[in-house]
Amino acid sequence: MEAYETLVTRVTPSILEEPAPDHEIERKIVAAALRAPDHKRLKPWRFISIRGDARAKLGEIFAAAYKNKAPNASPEVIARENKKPLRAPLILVVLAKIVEDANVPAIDQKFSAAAAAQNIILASEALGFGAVWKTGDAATDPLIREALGVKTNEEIVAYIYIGTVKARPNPPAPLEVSAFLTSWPA
Ligand SMILES: Cc1cc2nc3c(=O)[nH]c(=O)nc-3n(C[C@H](O)[C@H](O)[C@H](O)COP(=O)(O)O)c2cc1C
Repeated sequence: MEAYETLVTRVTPSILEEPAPDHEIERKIVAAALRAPDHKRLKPWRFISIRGDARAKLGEIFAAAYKNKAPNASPEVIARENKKPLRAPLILVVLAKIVEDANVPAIDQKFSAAAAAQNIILASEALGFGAVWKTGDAATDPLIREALGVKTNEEIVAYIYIGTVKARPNPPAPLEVSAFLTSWPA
């Protein structure tokens, strides 16, 4: 029942703060990712943990990448990019690691990595933390990919920002299941 409650009540937090999950809890969170649905057990994912001072280093890379794309960007905008990774004490980067397989198309492998990302979010919540899924340009920018060591057969599907929840928006109005669910044939 608790697991179901987590599923149906989760709302993405608006502010995360210290403390981060410790290393033991982080391993538990990633263990949940490793049980994502995985056709033919290809294990088409890997995860990069970024915490502590490494977040500032990532911020410098975000800022450099932004500057490279938009040389005329204002110092304020660049400073904002620089500080982005400091919005949570822990970031787990989720990568789809696409392997050649006649029966499992690349898109299915990417879906598996997305399921792993969602397992990270739900496991974080179940273990008392909050988590935010982010992508944006940081997921595809070549400079950022290179700095993180992302290989040509890999894609960043998520930066999951994880921490202690300081604030959460009010939950949205409940949705009516029947508005999204039909039976076939009608
Ligand atoms: C694939 C994906 C990428 C996302 N990228 C971003 C992002 O770059 N920045 C952001 O603010 N929210 C992003 N979001 C949205 C938030 O993670 C979150 O879902 C949103 O704030 C709505 O909150 P909810 O999860 O409570 O519905 C992304 C969500 C998904 C599924």
